[in-house]
Parts: sequence; structure tokens; C-alpha cells
Amino acid sequence: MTGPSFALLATDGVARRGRLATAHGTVETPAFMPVGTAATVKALTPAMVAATGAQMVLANTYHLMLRPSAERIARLGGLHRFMGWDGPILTDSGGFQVMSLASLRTINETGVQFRSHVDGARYELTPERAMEIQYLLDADVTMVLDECVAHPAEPDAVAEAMRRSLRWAARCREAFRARPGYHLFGIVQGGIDPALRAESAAGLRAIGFDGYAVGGLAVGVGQAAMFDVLDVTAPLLPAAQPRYLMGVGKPDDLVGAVARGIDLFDCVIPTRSGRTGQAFSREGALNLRNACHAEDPRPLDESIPCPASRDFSRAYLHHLVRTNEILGAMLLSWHNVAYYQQLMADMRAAIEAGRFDAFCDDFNRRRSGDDQ
Ligand SMILES: C=CCOC(=O)Nc1nc2cc3[nH]c(NC)nc3cc2c(=O)[nH]1
Repeated sequence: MTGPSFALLATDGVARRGRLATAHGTVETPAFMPVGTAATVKALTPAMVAATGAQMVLANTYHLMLRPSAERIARLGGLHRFMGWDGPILTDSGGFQVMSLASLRTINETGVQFRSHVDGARYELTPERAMEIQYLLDADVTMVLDECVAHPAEPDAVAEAMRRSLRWAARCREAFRARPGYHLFGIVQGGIDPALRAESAAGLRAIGFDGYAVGGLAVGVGQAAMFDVLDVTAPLLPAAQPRYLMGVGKPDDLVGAVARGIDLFDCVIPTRSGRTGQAFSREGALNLRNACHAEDPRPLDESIPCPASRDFSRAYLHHLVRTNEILGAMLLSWHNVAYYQQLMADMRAAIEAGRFDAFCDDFNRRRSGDDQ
């Protein structure tokens, strides 16, 4: 693999259509990554995940370092072989919630010391160890170790965490083993303060990364504040590298963030909500537990080329959810991920055709009508 790994194929306003090349294949952007926390996209086989059109999945450094450990996965040939996914994999911390649970951890310049939520054993995660773990996992995209402060937080604490994260990012860059097709992404922090976000973006650009994530936004800040941060932060990131909004989000979050220049997303919502009986649809979210579906012979959405969306009635899915059958969680997770992939494919096509504004108007009209 030679030359730049990210190609910007088209823009429509601020929205971007790109292609990221990795050691395990390419990713058409804007893209949504299903979350495979502990080396599995819950309730789905790799073949089911691939059938949705997903190209890259996410796994969590924190969870895998505890169980089964990065060393064991390396001895077994790396994460791709271990979990049976031969496409690109991005590894993030996954434990950022754990990191922010004070009782479980201490943070100092060296790194993060914490007790495993599994067995209470003590661990230390330093920038260097985080790079080693993701190398052992053979991640195509490695995320720097950062300190993600839970919102809301004291401005001084947010500033201190962001500046420490910059020092850690430099150590990660130093420790990362550069190889063709393998990428290291920096993570912009700074809470909802535009000046701190700008300082973080400038500091990361000075170090130089293969991609730039916007972190610390997905939990608790709300969509309006998140979009305000993106309006300030995205333009400060280099256009030639991918931009990744961590942990986001609902379908309307994705549309608004693509409109603000974001290329990559990950979120547990499609799989987690599928396990609770929720299905996404163009009419808005459906809860298949609801009695109104009990005799509805229609499939969830015949326009989506996924067996879960096309080949089963809402009545049957209602039955599976009501009886808590495992197949219910499988089919709804499968449909929801396929729904998200269809949304991304529709956005990619709209940007290519220069009609992204019309796409957004149509999306918002459907949604507002349904949210009554
Ligand atoms: C090896 C360590 C690599 O470090 C990181 O991946 N750091 C990091 N991960 C995040 C993950 C998130 N998931 C969500 N979902 C709600 N929001 C997230 C925010 C962050 C974040 O600000 N930082």
C-alpha cells in the first residue's frame, strides 16, 4: 500500500465522501462501525455483520486486555483471526467510562492505574502499554490513550486532562510502530470549551496523526452542544485525514455530524437497543414489545437488503421479543445495524450526487412527522 491512506473523493458543502485504505481492506466514508466490545458484535456472527455492508468494526482495548488479554490474542494470531473478522478493525479504549469512575482508578503523568471490574486485579495503562496492546491485537486503526473527563466537569479539570492527553498523544506517536496500512488516530478533547478544543486540535496537528477523533462528547452533553463543538472543531482538523466522532450516535446525530464534516462513527445503540426489542425504521423507532405489532404481517423494512428486515413479520418479531427468545435479539440487532449501514450508504450517495441538503431535508421531514 503506497501513498495517502485516505482519499477525499467528493464534498457537498461541509459533508465529505472518502475512502480509507487499511491493511485489512478499504472503508467507504462516511462510515458507521458496529461495536464489537469484547471481540464480538453482540448476537451477530461476522457473516451477519458483513451482510449489513459494515466494513470496519470496533473493539475495546480495556475489555480485551482484561479478558482474554492482548498476549493470548496475539498468540492465537491476532484479533482478526480470533474473532473471524477479516476486514478493518479499530480499537478504542472502551473503558473510558471505567477510567472516569474515580473509585476505580488513579491518573498521573505516567498513565492510568485501575482495578479490573472483573476481579479487582490492579492494572496500569500507559501510553506505551496502550500502543503495545493494540499492536498485539493487530488493530488497523489504533487510538491514542487519552483522559476523557465525564461531563460536566470543572473547567480547570477539563483543561488539565486535555493538556495531559496531548503529552500522552506525543508518547503514543513515539511508541506506535508505523507500518503500511496501520494508522494512529489522535483524540481531540477539551469538553465544550471552544478554546480548549482549538488548543487540543492544534496540539495534535503539531504531532501529526493519520486521523483525528473528537472524543469526550457522546455522553451527557446533548446534541446541540455536541454540534456546537463540531462546528468549532471539525474545521480545525486537516481535510486530508479522516475525522472520527467517538461513541455517536442516534440516526439524527449521524446526519447532523456528517453535515459538519465527520467521516467515521461508532455506537452501541443499534445493537444494544436491538437486544431490548427496539427496531429502527423510516417511520421512527418501533418497540416490538408493543401489542400493536402482535398481528402485523409486514416485515420491518423491505427496502433494506437484510433477511432480518425483509423475511420476518413484525408479528413474529413481537412474539420473539415477548417470549425473550435469543433469535429476537439476533434479528433486531441484525436489522438495526443494517438500517444504520443503509443510512450511511444513502448519505454517501447523496454527497456524491451533490444532493446532501435535499437528503437532510427529507430525513428531517420524515423524522419530525414521526416524532409526534
Ligand atoms: C487505548 C485507549 C484509547 O483511548 C480511547 O479510545 N479514548 C477515548 N475513547 C472514547 C470512547 C467513547 N465511547 C463513547 N461512547 C458513548 N464516547 C467515547 C469517548 C471516548 C474518548 O473521549 N476517548
